[in-house]
Amino acid sequence: MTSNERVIDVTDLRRVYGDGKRGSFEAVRGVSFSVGRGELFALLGTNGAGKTSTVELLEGLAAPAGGQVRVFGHDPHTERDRVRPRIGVMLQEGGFPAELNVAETVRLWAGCTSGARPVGEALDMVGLAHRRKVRVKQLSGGEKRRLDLALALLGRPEVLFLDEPTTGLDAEGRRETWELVRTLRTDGTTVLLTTHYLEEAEALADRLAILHEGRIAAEGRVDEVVASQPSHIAFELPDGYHVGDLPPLGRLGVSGHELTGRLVRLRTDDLQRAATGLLVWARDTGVELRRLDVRGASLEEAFLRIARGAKDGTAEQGTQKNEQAKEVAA
Ligand SMILES: Nc1ncnc2c1ncn2[C@@H]1O[C@H](COP(=O)(O)OP(=O)(O)OP(=O)(O)O)[C@@H](O)[C@H]1O
Repeated sequence: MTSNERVIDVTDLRRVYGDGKRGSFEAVRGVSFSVGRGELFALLGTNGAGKTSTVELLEGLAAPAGGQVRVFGHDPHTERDRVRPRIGVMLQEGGFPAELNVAETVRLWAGCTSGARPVGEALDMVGLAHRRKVRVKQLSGGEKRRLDLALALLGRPEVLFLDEPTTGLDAEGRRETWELVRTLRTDGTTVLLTTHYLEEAEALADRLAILHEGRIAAEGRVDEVVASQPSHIAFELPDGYHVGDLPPLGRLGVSGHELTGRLVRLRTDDLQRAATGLLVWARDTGVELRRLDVRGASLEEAFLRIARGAKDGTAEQGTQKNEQAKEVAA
């Protein structure tokens, strides 16, 4: 955290859709985390993992079914008046009056915001100044996201909630939004971001949590979340060799392997030891390891393992279900 002051504090949070009886659905199942002042925290997760359901509770749009949310030490739902003026919210779907133009929309919003930025400044920040006279219904999807962001920034918020802020933006628009978010953060704004783009979380987040089926499956700095995942080494078995001819894999720090045709894929938590052992064996045996690929763990890998677990029960089973792959414990 960039500050010891906890601006957002979430403890054992629960959200249930329905009346809690038959047919009800528990979308958030005991989520806890905190965000320090000036920190950028990203919530990742598969579709339906519970990101929006969680963020809406932080914004005070609904009361939790259990647990507690505090923003600046206040309950954002029951003490809305104390929290709302200090936060900026960019929802997934803004819903603007389609007939107003861009500047009119911002002006309308500014009228409901105390200490609002000038309209031109807000539009400049999101790169929409040249579209100020265009009607909202004529904006592209990406431009509407920028307008959403301009409205969220109007009140110079201390905490900014961004729900999938770059969905629909092209690559350049995404980079521009990242730059803006970085600048806001440098200026001390605390940001809570949900995103489907792993590179967005990697580029921006101080810390992140991966939600899965309403629970936090992994949490920490990007490097900490990645470090909890195994690395991989892949190569083609040399002609005439079998897996049993390789050096004892357990001794190389390999925790499991798959064989797909002649392609071997090793899993390890000690990449250097496993790669060194394998390469020394290849040199001493005088064989070439074709299609050699040595790969450290990545955020994408961490995410996919959690997502595969969603479909198959566990991440490991996901691998086993590949009919072509033969999973063998080392
Ligand atoms: N109003 C609602 N009534 C009933 N179930 C809902 C409601 N809103 C969301 N859900 C369910 O709650 C779960 C979590 O939804 P939520 O929108 O929070 O997920 P998400 O992680 O934001 O997903 P996405 O990435 O697709 O936006 C989903 O299974 C969704 O179908």
